[in-house]
Amino acid sequence: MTKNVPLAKQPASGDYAWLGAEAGSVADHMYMLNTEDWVEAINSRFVNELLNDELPEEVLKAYLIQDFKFYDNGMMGRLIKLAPRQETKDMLSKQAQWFEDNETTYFEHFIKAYNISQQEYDETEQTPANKEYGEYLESLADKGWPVLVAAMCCMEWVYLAWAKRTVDASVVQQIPAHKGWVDLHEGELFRAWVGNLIALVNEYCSVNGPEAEVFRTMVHLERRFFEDSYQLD
Ligand SMILES: Cc1ncc(C[n+]2csc(CCO)c2C)c(N)n1
Repeated sequence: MTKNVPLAKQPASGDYAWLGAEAGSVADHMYMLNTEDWVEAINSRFVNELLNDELPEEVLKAYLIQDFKFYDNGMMGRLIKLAPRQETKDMLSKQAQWFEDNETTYFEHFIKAYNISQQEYDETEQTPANKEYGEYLESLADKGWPVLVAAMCCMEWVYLAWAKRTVDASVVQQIPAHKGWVDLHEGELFRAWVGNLIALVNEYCSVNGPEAEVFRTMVHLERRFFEDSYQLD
């Protein structure tokens, strides 16, 4: 029987102290900048239906196409290039390899399993939010390390936050594509990854710098990306 995964609560300062975003830290401040869009994103219809195994297959397929197109956004490469310390470059490279081995494999597997042809993939236009999001990330390319760190942290933290809902509720999805998408964004390794990004935000970002606006904008784009899953013909 499908259980209803509870909605995430309104964000509060200190929620992610356990991952390094202590109340009053730069990362915590970023987290609290745009709580309306944050909640709407992680409690979106798409996430609810995925976590409750009630997502129409057509919506899942459309999302998989959209997100695979989004996923190759060049952010990891830019971060690795700009990282100020070798140990940070190594951490990022290791994570990039993990994504290649796990997330890329997920997309390839399920795109095949749901009979999405190369032609359908190629001919599907990006949704407005996806296009805008990709262009926005492109526009950040030359804005420097702190901005890129804030952007990556936001993008991954939002994903951890929606996936955490089901882990907190001890609900395991029965549909492999749903469980697989959760498993890619929750668990020891993904938490450590987001924790590393939070630490970098605390070290390099400023609440008064352009990074804060980037974080705020990205949360909004994440919300719209999910919403666009339902505006496909
Ligand atoms: C809309 C959207 N936002 C965030 C993620 C999470 N995410 C973004 S890039 C990446 C891997 C590194 O390139 C991961 C896990 C997603 N999949 N789709």
